[in-house]
Amino acid sequence: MLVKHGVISALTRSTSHSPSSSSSTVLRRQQFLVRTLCASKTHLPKLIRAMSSTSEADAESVLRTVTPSLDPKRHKGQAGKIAVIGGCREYTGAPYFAAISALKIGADLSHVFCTKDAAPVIKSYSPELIVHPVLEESYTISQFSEDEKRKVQDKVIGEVDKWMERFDCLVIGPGLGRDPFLLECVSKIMLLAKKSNVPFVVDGDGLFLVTNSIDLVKSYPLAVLTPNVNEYKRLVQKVLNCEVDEEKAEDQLRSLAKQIGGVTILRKGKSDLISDGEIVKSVSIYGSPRRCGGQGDILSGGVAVFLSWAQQLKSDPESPSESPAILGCMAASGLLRKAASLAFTKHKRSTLTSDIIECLGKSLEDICPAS
Ligand SMILES: NC(=O)C1=CN([C@@H]2O[C@H](COP(=O)(O)OP(=O)(O)OC[C@H]3O[C@@H](n4cnc5c(N)ncnc54)[C@H](OP(=O)(O)O)[C@@H]3O)[C@@H](O)[C@H]2O)[C@@H](O)CC1
Ligand SMILES: Nc1ncnc2c1ncn2[C@@H]1O[C@H](COP(=O)(O)OP(=O)(O)OP(=O)(O)O)[C@@H](O)[C@H]1O
Ligand SMILES: [Mg+2]
Repeated sequence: MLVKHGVISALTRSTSHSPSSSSSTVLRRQQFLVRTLCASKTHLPKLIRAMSSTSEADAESVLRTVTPSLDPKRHKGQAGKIAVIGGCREYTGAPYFAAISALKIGADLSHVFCTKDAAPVIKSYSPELIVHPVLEESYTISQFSEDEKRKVQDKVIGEVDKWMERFDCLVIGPGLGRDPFLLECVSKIMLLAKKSNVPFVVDGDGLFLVTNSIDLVKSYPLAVLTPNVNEYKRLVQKVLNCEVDEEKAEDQLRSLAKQIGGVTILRKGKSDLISDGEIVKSVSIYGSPRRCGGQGDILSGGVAVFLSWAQQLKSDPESPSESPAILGCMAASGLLRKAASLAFTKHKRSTLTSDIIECLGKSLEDICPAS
């Protein structure tokens, strides 16, 4: 059984020919980009929906629609290859949480591109992750000339570039830190991703970078921003030149997404609000009163996986009208909140992010059984 009965043949067609070859991957991404652009600019029902008020997403139904079945004909990689760009001396937990969550939800391969200091630590958390110790912070090159620094930067970009075409989605920012040299390299990685039409989720310190250089994501329809309360405040101040207005939360989010050229924004909070500048959806089901750090990292890894899966659905004429980015956000938000609720039932005040990650599998299984 594949994703849903109506799309069996279309999905089989779309995945039967060497999906890992880079030319078919590029073609698929180009087709997807054109569809996404057309959908966001001209799709009438979407425009009509944009005029209506925010609606609660049916997150469970989205989860059932986008989650692929475990078809024995599928090969390693077809359920998603995700890469997290993050991890530095201070933060090793955040990239781990994002990358391992992607695997626990159902991606086949999860990579982490981090600094040399962070790599052995992240590897030691899990043998499941493919960890690339390639990023450099200023302190490691402080004695270098400008020319030598440029060479280091080219090497970093080259290391990521040779993998780029293989990824279905990047997560840029969990535990990245704010080192200027490192962030300059990451901005070039974003340009590479855009050139290859690879979708990316921007979170944590990636949002710090983007807020100060909004052109990095502006008008890229495959960009998803997942700000928390602070990150959202900084984005609103920078882009809309005003303060966050809770009375007009939905309209303000829509304006923000529109102003950034139709990127998708998932504003995290008591209810998660999602907009691409046209529609606004909320996800309020489930949830937990524990606010331990790392839950946003689970979410960013989840958005990457569900976005990749929703993108595969696009070849089917019966696929949902919402973009893969919106579907990915709704699915990831619903699943994280269900897993957090389940973990809280078991662990109460001692609930940690690792406990929530352990509940991802059962939460998805309850909604969408594997067999
Ligand atoms: N284990 C790890 O490795 C983890 C690493 N992480 C990584 O850390 C990096 C920075 O991300 P971040 O989330 O700490 O930065 P940001 O949002 O600026 O918050 C900074 C401070 O703002 C405050 N504050 C928070 N909420 C608030 C509220 N509702 N209303 C008002 N104030 C509020 C609160 O400080 P307080 O004011 O309480 O002292 C908070 O500490 C980033 O790379 C991320 O990925 C995390 O993913 C976690 C797990
Ligand atoms: N007040 C709240 N009530 C219920 N759920 C919430 C609340 N705030 C956040 N959440 C849930 O927790 C998820 C993570 O949001 P949060 O604001 O903690 O992200 P974050 O600060 O980026 O986390 P991280 O510590 O990983 O950086 C959200 O998607 C949302 O589902
Ligand atoms: Mg965060």
